[in-house]
Amino acid sequence: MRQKIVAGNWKMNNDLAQTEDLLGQIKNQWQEKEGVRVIVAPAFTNLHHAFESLRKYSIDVAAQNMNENSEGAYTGEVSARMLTSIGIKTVIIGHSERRAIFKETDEVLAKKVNAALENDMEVIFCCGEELSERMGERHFEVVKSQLEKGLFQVSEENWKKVVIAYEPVWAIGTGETASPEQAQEMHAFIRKTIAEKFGQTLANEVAILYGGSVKPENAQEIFAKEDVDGGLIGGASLKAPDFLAIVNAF
Ligand SMILES: O=C(CO)COP(=O)(O)O
Repeated sequence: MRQKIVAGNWKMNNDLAQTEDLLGQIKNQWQEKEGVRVIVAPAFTNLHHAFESLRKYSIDVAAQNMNENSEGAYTGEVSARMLTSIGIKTVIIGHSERRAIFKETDEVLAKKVNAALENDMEVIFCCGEELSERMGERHFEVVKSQLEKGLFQVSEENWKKVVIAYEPVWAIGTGETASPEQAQEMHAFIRKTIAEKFGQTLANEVAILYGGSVKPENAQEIFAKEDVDGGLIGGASLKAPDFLAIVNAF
C-alpha cells in the first residue's frame, strides 16, 4: 500500500544493551508524525526485545533478512515462521550487502519473497545499481532486471504487501547521495516498469523508498520528490536524533 515510510536498517550494529539504549532514546523523543510510518530493523538477536519494547508505540519492527525455506537443516538460518512467531511481520529482502557479500542471487531472492508472502509477511525489496553500472549507463537495465527476476512473480493480490527500496550501491555508507533528481528519475522508472507489467493503478499504490546516505540535511529535498515515498536509512538510523529528524523531514 502506498504510504510514507521511514525505515531504519541497523545492519550488524547494536548489542542488546545498545539496542535498549537506542530504543529508549527513540521512545523518549517520539512524537507520532501523522501519515508517516516508522520501522526499525535491528539484528535477529534483538528483534524480540525491540518488538516487546515498542509494543505501545506506533513503530514497526522488521527483520533484515530471512531464509527461503520453511524449516530444516539450514544451520545458522532463520525462517519466516520464526519471525512471525515473535511478532515480526516485515522483512527486508535483497539488500545490496546480502547480494554482494552473501552472494544472494535474484533466484534466491525470488524464493525469499515468495516465502515471506506465503507467511503473510510484508516485504521491503531492495534494488539498485553499482557505480560501474551507472557509469556505463546501465542503471535502468540493472534495476529492471532485479525487479523482473526477484519480484515480478508476485501475484497482483500480494503487491499490497510489497514495498520497494531503491538503494544505489555507490550511495550506501559513502556519504554520497543520489541527487533528488536522480532518485526521482529512478523511482519514476521503477513505477513505470511495474505499470507496464501490472497496470498503472497497481503501480501507483506501491511505496518506493530511497536509501543511500540519507541524513537530516538532505532528507527533505529527497522526500519532496513525487515518486519518493520515504527512505531506508542506514548510518543515520543509529542515532535517535538524526533518525527522528529524518522522520520529521516529511
Ligand atoms: O544501506 C542502507 C540502508 O539499507 C543505506 O545505508 P546508509 O544510510 O548508511 O548509506
